[in-house]
Amino acid sequence: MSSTVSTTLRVALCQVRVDAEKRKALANAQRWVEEAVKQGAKLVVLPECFNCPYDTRCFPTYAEELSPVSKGDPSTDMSASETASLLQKLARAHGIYLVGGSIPERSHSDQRIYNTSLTFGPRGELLARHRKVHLFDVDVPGGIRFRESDVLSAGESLTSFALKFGDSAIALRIGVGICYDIRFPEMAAAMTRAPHDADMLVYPGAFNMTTGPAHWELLIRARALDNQVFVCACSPARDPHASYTAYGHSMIASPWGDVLARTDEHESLVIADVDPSRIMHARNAIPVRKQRRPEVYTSQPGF
Ligand SMILES: NC(=O)CCC(=O)C(=O)O
Repeated sequence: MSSTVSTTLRVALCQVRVDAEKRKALANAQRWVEEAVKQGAKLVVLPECFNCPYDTRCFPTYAEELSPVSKGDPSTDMSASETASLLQKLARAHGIYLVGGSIPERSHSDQRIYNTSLTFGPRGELLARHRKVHLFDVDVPGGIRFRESDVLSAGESLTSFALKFGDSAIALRIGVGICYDIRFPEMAAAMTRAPHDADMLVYPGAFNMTTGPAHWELLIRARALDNQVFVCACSPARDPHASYTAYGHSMIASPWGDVLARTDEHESLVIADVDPSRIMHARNAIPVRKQRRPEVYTSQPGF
């Protein structure tokens, strides 16, 4: 009898609507994660601030404290945070890897607020906690003005985790960034080199109607192409009545820089079967990772 071992990973991005009432936002996220599971996804991603309007006035009131973080332990008690315990419950119940978008997190040690992404594994174990490293402080005349740093503090480290299913040939390392983090090529490059060695970068994000049409796809494909990795970027669905209008257009790009799956601005799932062999195919064909000349670039004044 021949057994079939899966050589691809089904990934789903849940482009959910964010209700201002947290209870409804969480119930909606749960519904979409469960739909992704029904469609066979093993890695499921939620968007930035999926439990809170993306608005600096809301972050302090929606912020949740996490239990002291104990990575890799399936029995870690997440009950201090309503959102974290839901994510843990969903990952465990469905045996999936769940990159739980991001949430405003209040640090129990210093009461600062962070924009934080939690990832849970199939046993409900906390695998990663990423605090957004680059805060979104911009002022585009006639477009968008936003200052996350009015209320948020920045994270200080890079984040990655290992994904492996016993019954498949898939073993991937996944790096996590949040939204504006995608604009920093050095961060993506660092996540795709040792010790992180990410094969896929996942960015829960919420671009807007000024920078979304101009830069969202370009950045996703650029980070994929220049690091020869998969890139998943998951936005909330567009809500024209929200104080910040998300662009939507969640998408998955391949190590060749093409778009494997995408959506428009509406609530929806973006699903792709990711084939990790495409990474080595791209890297063998165009070996820029071996050909880079850091000694030339770093000798330049101003580098
Ligand atoms: N939530 C964010 O970080 C927004 C980033 C963004 O829109 C951009 O243009 O960058």
